[in-house]
Amino acid sequence: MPPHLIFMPMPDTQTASDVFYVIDFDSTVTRVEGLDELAAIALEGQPDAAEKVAAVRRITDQGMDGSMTFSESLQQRLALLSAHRDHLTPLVASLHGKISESFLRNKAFFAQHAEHIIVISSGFREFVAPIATSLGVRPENIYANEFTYDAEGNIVGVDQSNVLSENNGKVKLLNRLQLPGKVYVIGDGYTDYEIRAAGLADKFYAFTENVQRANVLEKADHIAPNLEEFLFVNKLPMSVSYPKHRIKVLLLENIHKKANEIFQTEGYQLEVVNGGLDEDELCERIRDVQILGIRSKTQVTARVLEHANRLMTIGAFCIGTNQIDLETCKEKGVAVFNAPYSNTRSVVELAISEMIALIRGVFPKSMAMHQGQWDKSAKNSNEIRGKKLGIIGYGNIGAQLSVLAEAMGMKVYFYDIVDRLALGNVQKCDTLEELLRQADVVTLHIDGRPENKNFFGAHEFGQMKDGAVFLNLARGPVVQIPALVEALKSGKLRGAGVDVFPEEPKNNDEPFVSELIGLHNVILTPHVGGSTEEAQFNIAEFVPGKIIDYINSGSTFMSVNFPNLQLPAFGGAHRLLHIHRNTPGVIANINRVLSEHGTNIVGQHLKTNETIGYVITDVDKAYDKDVIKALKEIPNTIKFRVLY
Ligand SMILES: NC(=O)c1ccc[n+]([C@@H]2O[C@H](COP(=O)([O-])OP(=O)(O)OC[C@H]3O[C@@H](n4cnc5c(N)ncnc54)[C@H](O)[C@@H]3O)[C@@H](O)[C@H]2O)c1
Ligand SMILES: O=C(O)[C@H](O)COP(=O)(O)O
Repeated sequence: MPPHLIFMPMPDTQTASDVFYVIDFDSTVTRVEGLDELAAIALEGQPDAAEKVAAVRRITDQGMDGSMTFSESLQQRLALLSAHRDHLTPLVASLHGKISESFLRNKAFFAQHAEHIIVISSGFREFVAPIATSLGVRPENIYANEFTYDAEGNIVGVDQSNVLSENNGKVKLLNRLQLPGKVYVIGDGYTDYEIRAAGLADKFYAFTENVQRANVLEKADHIAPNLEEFLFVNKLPMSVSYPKHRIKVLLLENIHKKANEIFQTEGYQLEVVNGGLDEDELCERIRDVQILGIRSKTQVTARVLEHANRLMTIGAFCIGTNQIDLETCKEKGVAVFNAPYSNTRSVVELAISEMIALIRGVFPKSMAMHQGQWDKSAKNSNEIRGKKLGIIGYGNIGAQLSVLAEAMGMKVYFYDIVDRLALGNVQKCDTLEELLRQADVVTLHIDGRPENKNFFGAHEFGQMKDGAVFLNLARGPVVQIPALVEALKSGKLRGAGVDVFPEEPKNNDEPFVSELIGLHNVILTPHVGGSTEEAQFNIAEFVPGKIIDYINSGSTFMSVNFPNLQLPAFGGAHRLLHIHRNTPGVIANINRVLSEHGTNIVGQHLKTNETIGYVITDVDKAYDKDVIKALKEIPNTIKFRVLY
């Protein structure tokens, strides 16, 4: 046995671990296979390069999935390569740019466990060593094949005396190494699994960051989508406090696929449900979810939240958040975000189009035409120019609507329960009645807070002008439908546009049922005020952005239920996020714990609302488990998390 094959562990001051980490190289340490890359470099410019590179890749795969013996695959590839010693320098340069991302992120692991990290590769030392040592692997812990060359420097073969050039080379090598401890193998190929199959490893981790081979996955003790997963399950140091791929996102109600892309790019696990879920279904599905994405339909009740054991944040991919029990979310430390502006314009455009259609009688005329009736007449057809528009709820939608309506020559009035700046020549009404008595068109843009349930009924319709038009694009439960039906049937109202309903179907397969069906000059739309391509795309970009900021930096900027804190990431520090009930003494306790553990605070920000406090603390010293435990045990703590 060559002397370098006897493994001699050096005294290790960093760790007392007796585990040896055997790491494959190609498609594990690097995103690519070294020989495939060499083929591309060596054959560049040759007429049959593309076919030969493809052939090399095919043979590589056959060698890796076990369908061709390793030595056969190696010989065939070398024959196709026509490579020269001079190709190795560009190869190494190229591989430096193709190191697996999770390996690059976790150089600390290599530094701390250098003693016990061994790279065993069927690839070639000429390119394996420069890359592996750049991560911190010791040269003496790298085992790989070596090329043989002719007098001109052409690569002509493999050093046959190296055990790794043989079939089952990795197994034979491990047998010789006699590693004095447990052996965990990380790799993407069948030859890596064979070490475990031969009884020479205690665990085999199939590494899938770059490739997935079904026959390897099925043999694995554990599947590691990246190095963090391996480090996490083995409680080893890593660059993040929690691997991102373990963060599970559940998206409901046909959220635009842009959101899927963003969450996937961030590395989260994604589950998508096209329609909504009822309470029982959601209770079941939410158990291990950290991020929930919904639109206006899904009711996130206290009962649902009881089942949400791991929930960190909810994204309402819409404006309204009345469907979410925000108080319970606060008590449970769940931050809620929405998209307060992304569909505003879409609602405004629909409202404008409906008021024109209703005042002009477009809808009944069109219905008649579809039944073959030609009714050319100006009766009950008016312009909106000069008409009075009454906007109830002068928030983002109401205010934007007022600007467009004024531009079209309407006289605009608004009523709101809070003071709002009147834009342009818009007139504020002090009472709802004042608005209702004079408006030709009344449009609702209030939110769906519980107090607004049944807000508009017979009394309010009675105060409206005869022959006025009514719009509800806000929330279904705020209008009493029987009263609206009565106002329409009696002729009190000329027409109505209704986009939202007290009872809405859960998905497109369920029927729509309402007393409004079939009424004259009533435009019914299936809650599509915000459903335009533009709005849905914008929402799908906006909400994940807020959620990812919260997960990555702790920022709660624009959260609808959390105190808003926004801080840039602080290099060189560790960030501790503490959510607690808003009672005196919590911050003092946090600082006492940190001081008792000799931890220096480099930045601290606290914000509270009436229920909870949120404090972000940056500390400059690596924290230990005891500090974390002590911080979690502080009375009135709701949630505690460490960022990095
Ligand atoms: N149809 C749709 O698809 C669709 C799309 C987007 C928004 N919406 C609904 O529209 C609502 C308004 O959106 P926004 O972005 O303008 O919200 P916003 O919060 O900016 O404005 C709501 C305004 O209504 C006022 N208000 C609340 N209750 C009131 C009451 N009883 N009387 C008078 N004023 C009252 C508030 O003070 C606020 O100024 C949303 O909450 C949502 O429910 C529907
Ligand atoms: O609150 C909203 O933004 C609207 O009601 C739109 O909701 P949706 O996304 O469920 O259509």
